[in-house]
Amino acid sequence: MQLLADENIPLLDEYFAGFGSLRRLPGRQISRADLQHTEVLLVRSVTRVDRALLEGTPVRFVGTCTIGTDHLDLDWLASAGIHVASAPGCNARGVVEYVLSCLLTLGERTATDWRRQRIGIVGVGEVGGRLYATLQALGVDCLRCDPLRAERGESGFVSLDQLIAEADVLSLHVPLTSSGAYATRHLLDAGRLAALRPGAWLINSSRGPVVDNAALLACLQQRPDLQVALDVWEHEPEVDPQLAARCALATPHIAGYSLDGKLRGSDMIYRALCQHLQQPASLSLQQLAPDSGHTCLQVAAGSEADWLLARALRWVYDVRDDDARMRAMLGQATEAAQRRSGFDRLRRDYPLRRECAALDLQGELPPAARQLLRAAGFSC
Ligand SMILES: NC(=O)C1=CN([C@@H]2O[C@H](COP(=O)(O)OP(=O)(O)OC[C@H]3O[C@@H](n4cnc5c(N)ncnc54)[C@H](O)[C@@H]3O)[C@@H](O)[C@H]2O)C=CC1
Ligand SMILES: O=C(O)C(=O)[C@H](O)COP(=O)(O)O
Repeated sequence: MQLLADENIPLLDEYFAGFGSLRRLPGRQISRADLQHTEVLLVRSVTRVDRALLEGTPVRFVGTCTIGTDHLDLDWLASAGIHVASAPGCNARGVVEYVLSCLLTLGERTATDWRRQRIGIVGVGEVGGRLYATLQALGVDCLRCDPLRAERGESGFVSLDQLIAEADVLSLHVPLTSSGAYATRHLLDAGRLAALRPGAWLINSSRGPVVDNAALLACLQQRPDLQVALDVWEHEPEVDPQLAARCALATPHIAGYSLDGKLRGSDMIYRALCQHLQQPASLSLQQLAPDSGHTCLQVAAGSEADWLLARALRWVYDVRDDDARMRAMLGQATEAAQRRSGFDRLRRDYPLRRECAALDLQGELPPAARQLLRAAGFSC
């Protein structure tokens, strides 16, 4: 059997070489010509998988080691009888930690206690649901908008317009969809951006086109009071440098890039392929995952709970580092092609990042601090 994989999938050899002959390519370069003898295609989010790529090829299994599936033409794949597997929730915790780091940073920069902000979560699935649970445990006031869940009879949701009118912070966690009653392409258009509260914070770590980027730039030119954190961009890997310059935080689609999240993605697709081929799954993440990066934070006696929470969150992940790398890249790139390759390079060479659960907190933890850290997701 022949397999072709995006070279950025971690543990490729460990998980997939046993199935047959495994080739790897940069995800954006995978073309129909590469697939003439390939039965299994393994991708991440940057390969558009549709009729134009697969028709006439022997591909019968497509696995994406990501949460998002907007790069797959699911209708066509189903009509062609091609089996599709994705990795729901694999890196959701990484995205939650990215959002917490944004909140911490924007709070510091605006001299605002982020835990007293009312946070509006748009899209309450794997990511939004975990974010809500974490914020609730931390005592933060939240509003939730998810009309699809509301339609299924679940309670506790508000409309997007109510959320925009009442929330101090908007955090977007919807899939990118272009049709249907709740399509999310340009969900935040010029009208909704204009309705944001004075001084509102907007965090987009879903997909770039969920926010109309041209309208956002025009809005920010009028309203410097808004604090915007963008991890995703409407025309990736292209980034509008003018928009990035006006964002409080600008990162290259790395919100979910924890090592743990990426490895879970590979593991989930390995299991899906085993199931598809009706083979037992003999490998496990525990067996294959490198233990590197397990870090340890020494807690000084008498540390105050809020201070310790901020320190621990920063220790695990500091969005300012990714923002600084992105701005340095944009500062050096004079042409669009350089920005595109710079964006992909930052993602390919991403530093090792572990999730909160992998951090050991050692030392004397006062009970209030322990409670707060556990609420945030630390195992202590
Ligand atoms: N920046 C990054 O690194 C990452 C980005 N993502 C993005 O985040 C998205 C969300 O991820 P999950 O929470 O795992 O997906 P999910 O499918 O578990 O949840 C999405 C939720 O959004 C809701 N929804 C759909 N349309 C909506 C609308 N118009 N208004 C409000 N809610 C709506 C759905 O009902 C669902 O509950 C992914 O589709 C992906 O595009 C995911 C992982 C990493
Ligand atoms: O899981 C998702 O959905 C994501 O957005 C991934 O973090 C994207 O990672 P790449 O596919 O771009 O490596």
